[in-house]
Amino acid sequence: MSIDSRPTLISAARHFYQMGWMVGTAGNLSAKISDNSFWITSSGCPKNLLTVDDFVLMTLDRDKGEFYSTPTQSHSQKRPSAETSIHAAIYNLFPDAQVCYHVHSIENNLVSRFTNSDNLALPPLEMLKGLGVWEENPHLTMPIFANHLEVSQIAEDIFTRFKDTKPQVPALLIRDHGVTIWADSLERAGNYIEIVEYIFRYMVIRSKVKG
Ligand SMILES: CSC[C@@H](O)[C@@H](O)C(=O)COP(=O)(O)O
Ligand SMILES: [Zn+2]
Repeated sequence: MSIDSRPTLISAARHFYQMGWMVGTAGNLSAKISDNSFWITSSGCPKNLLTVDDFVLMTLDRDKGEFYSTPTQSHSQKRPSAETSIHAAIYNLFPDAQVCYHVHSIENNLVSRFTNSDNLALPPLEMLKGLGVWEENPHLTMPIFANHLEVSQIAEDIFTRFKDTKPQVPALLIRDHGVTIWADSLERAGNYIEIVEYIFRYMVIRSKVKG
């Protein structure tokens, strides 16, 4: 991505904060700037007040699957998001992914408990077309991962599972924690977060209507 993506990430974070999806410093956003580098929000920042200095430039070693803060960066006093390993795993798994967003909402936490399995069945809503699914009455699932204290363990679980089996939608849930989506553009990433959150809201309301 040749343009500076940080202003768009700042607006996206403010919007997600206002939606109640990034309260209390929750969540993290990243965007690639080249094949092997990406901006990511620094750890512990209030997401409604981000500035361009609240990002850390990371380098990704695709061969080794490793990543590290770019040392020449003037923002190096900032720590990258504690969940950088998850973003790095996504970029290593999906070469087309340019952007990766992670948010915490009440609904995404609730639906992660709708099943004990590691796949959440999604309702066959028209909105799935917005995630690139063009099927009549689609029966899809979203992968769920356990929320380990060690974030590197979550990233490893994601890498191991998706290396062999690609998910049906560009999104995953971490149980009792949040959702992560990835996309090939900033605009699409914003749409994907809104769509998955719409689906989660639908599922929560439907569960109440059904009783
Ligand atoms: C409200 S604390 C949430 C964090 O533990 C984490 O899950 C999170 O999403 C934000 O971590 P961060 O290191 O600021 O990117
Ligand atoms: Zn999180």
